[in-house]
Amino acid sequence: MRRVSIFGATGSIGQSTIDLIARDRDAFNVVALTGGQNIALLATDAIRLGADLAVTAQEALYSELKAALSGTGIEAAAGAAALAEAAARPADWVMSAIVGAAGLAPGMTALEQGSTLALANKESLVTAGPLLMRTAAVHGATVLPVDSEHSAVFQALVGEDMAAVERIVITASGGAFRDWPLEKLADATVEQASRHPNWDMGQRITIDSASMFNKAMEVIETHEYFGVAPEMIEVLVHPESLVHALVGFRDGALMAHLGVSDMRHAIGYALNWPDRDHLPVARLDLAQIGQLNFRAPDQARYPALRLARAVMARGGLSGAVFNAAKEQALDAFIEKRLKFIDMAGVVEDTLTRCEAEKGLIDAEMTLDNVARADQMARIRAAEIIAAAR
Ligand SMILES: NC(=O)C1=CN([C@@H]2O[C@H](COP(=O)(O)OP(=O)(O)OC[C@H]3O[C@@H](n4cnc5c(N)ncnc54)[C@H](OP(=O)(O)O)[C@@H]3O)[C@@H](O)[C@H]2O)C=CC1
Ligand SMILES: CC(=O)[C@@H](O)[C@H](O)COP(=O)(O)O
Ligand SMILES: [Mn+2]
Repeated sequence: MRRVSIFGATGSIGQSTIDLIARDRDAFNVVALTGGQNIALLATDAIRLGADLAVTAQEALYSELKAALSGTGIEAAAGAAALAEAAARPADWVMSAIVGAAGLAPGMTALEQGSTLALANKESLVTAGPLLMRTAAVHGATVLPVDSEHSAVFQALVGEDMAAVERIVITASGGAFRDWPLEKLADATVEQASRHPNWDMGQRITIDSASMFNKAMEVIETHEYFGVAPEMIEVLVHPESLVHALVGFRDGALMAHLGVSDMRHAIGYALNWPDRDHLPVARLDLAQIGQLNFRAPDQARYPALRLARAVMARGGLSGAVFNAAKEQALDAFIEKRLKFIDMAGVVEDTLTRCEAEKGLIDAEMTLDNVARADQMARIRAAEIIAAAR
């Protein structure tokens, strides 16, 4: 039986992962499930899957979780230390599906145990890509991409020589406001930004899709995971979200990965890797679809893409600053303290201000220094947001 743990089990990716595992329950020994606020779902799934341990990141919710698991024999725990302890428990396969920078530390701990890390948490690569990949290499651990575009690229590269790769194209739906007139974006609401045209995802990544910060992070993710130069990475707007990525080779061939917009594709690929197994996803009927559309991203509409290029050019800990500023800006938008169109400006100004913090960006990439850059960026971003009101 394979030992599996799921970090972020109560979220969109976590639930899709549980759906696949629950269908083949006898094949898996569930070591740990983790969540945040949603204690009822965490406890229900821990009981359903017979997990050894359930952890909530929220210390204040410990008693609620303990009560929900009372009499089941499942251990309950809470807080950051408990998350770290869960990540240190031996597991063969670990799903990293916490949202935000909080996903980095448990993923690093899992890699230190030599676990295979199925990585949905793109923030890990944006904030500390070289550190994460180095940790995997040092401990003989494997990182498997779960983000749909990166899973698609990974699959298109099977059996290929990276030296023959000329370019990597990741597609973008264009988000909720793809066809809105630019001047209307100033009035975009949280509710409107939280409706993705194709994917059913958590609220934060859905809004990031609307602002194109999701794709900006994915460009950095591509750079860090596949080790390709920034200029080899392209973004292509594809409103249908059926072609997930394409890899161009030096002979001009372009290998595309297609599939329905269902994350169980990418999760299942990582779960069955290096094999392929049946997956309960709908099959694509191209004759019925008839037509697929593509266009270049409008740089004026999506300033986040330019910021991602600046971050890759700058290197060091600028990815941690970029991500933390984006998280602060997103919080402020969700809490109606910031306009949708002002998020990119907050991130850009935070990058500029953090550049002036002596030694911050150029500090050695360690977990402590990444956390320091993250904290400083959050402070600066909060100041910028407050000043903008
Ligand atoms: N959803 C998707 O289709 C895709 C998602 N991703 C990436 O996967 C990750 C997860 O996304 P998604 O599933 O949509 O997110 P959700 O918001 O749906 O779920 C997030 C999960 O993380 C938990 N969580 C939230 N904050 C914290 C914290 N501070 N510490 C520990 N746990 C926390 C939540 O707990 P609770 O809900 O109980 O509070 C929940 O289990 C993100 O990095 C996202 O970018 C990548 C590609 C596609
Ligand atoms: C499913 C997935 O991988 C998301 O990251 C998706 O890419 C979001 O859609 P956008 O293309 O709109 O960012
Ligand atoms: Mn994606």
